[in-house]
Amino acid sequence: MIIGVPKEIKNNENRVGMTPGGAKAYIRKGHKVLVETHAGEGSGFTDEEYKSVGCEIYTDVTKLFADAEMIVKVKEPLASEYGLFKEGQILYTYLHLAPAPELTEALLKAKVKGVAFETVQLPSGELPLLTPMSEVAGRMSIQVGATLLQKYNGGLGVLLGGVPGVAPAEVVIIGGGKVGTNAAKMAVGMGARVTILDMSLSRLAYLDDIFNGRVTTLVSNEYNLEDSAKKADLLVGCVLVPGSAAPKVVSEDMVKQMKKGSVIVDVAIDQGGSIATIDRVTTHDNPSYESHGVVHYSVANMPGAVPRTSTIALEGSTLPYGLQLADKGLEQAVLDNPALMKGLNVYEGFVTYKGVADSLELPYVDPYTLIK
Ligand SMILES: NC(=O)C1=CN([C@@H]2O[C@H](COP(=O)(O)OP(=O)(O)OC[C@H]3O[C@@H](n4cnc5c(N)ncnc54)[C@H](O)[C@@H]3O)[C@@H](O)[C@H]2O)C=CC1
Ligand SMILES: CC(=O)C(=O)O
Repeated sequence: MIIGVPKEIKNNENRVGMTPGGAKAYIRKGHKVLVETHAGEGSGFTDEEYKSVGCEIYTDVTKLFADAEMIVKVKEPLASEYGLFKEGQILYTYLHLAPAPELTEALLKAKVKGVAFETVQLPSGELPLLTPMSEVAGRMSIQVGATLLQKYNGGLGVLLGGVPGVAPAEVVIIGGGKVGTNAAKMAVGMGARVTILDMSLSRLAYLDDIFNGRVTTLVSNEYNLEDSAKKADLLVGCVLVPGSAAPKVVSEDMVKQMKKGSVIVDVAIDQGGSIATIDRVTTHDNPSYESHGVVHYSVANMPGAVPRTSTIALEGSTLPYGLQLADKGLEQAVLDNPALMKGLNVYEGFVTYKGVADSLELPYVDPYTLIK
């Protein structure tokens, strides 16, 4: 198969969909890899390194899309890329379609076969291609939050860990999954007081066990959410209903009751955001804004800020599934691997993921009726 790797164009997105090591794995299996010039530079991989393992370097991204049968990316296509796809092309990347009607429409119109990293799902419920970036974003959420709490960034002017004689900051994490657990690890490590809210009692029990009394766990209900938001110096939003638009767990009224200068980091922004007052996606260039006296941060590609770590971590998970797509072709690969079938969000003009169809009020088509 001919595989194309374009340079990412989202604001400050320095990850790349394939490293030279990954390219070597595809090429060893007889595939051809086309890489846009400078695509890997932000992650520390030069054109020379790609060439040395047998990749072809393209200067013209339009030609790269035209020549490739499968595109391997990191972030969802932006408007300037919509016109580059061709019918039947496999697109293997993060898509986050539930809050993105225009992108969904563009992919349906182009009749691409879109496999979204974030909905590939194992029978256990685990999301193996989301996990590595959730680990990065969870850890980053605390360092970002700690920075925004500094006075000159609009924050309260408190140090997460406090100092002897002064109480530490209160960190509230809503959603105790992969992001939440990694956020808690960092916050506990920095000496903050940490509360985690989740709907799942078994998840709270697990967190209670692994943190061994270092965090408070609370059931996520309206009373606990309101009470926790009032106390929070830093609030991290990281709930997920796979593939669907994020539920708004913190209302505008709750935000109004938060301390002036407290900070919200809404990691769930890539699924539309989990806090009612998050009304925009921000970028690494200009990552925060103020609303009701509270600093809001809503960058949808947080791991893009640490691209070397993130690219290598991401490829560790995406490569085995990418090789299945390339070796067998999309149809056989998804029939053989139900986890990969769960990743199929759009297929030749149809929405094939229920959460996306429901969120966008579009018709859903069971992919097994299209691919047999
Ligand atoms: N902004 C960014 O750069 C990045 C964003 N993300 C996003 O972070 C979000 C969280 O991802 P993960 O932690 O991997 O998901 P996860 O599936 O591991 O955890 C989500 C947790 O939310 C809980 N939950 C669901 N609804 C809830 C509610 N109403 N109240 C309380 N808890 C609720 C679930 O029980 C689960 O424990 C996703 O939207 C993901 O795409 C991930 C990486 C980077
Ligand atoms: C998960 C995601 O969207 C990201 O890593 O950018």
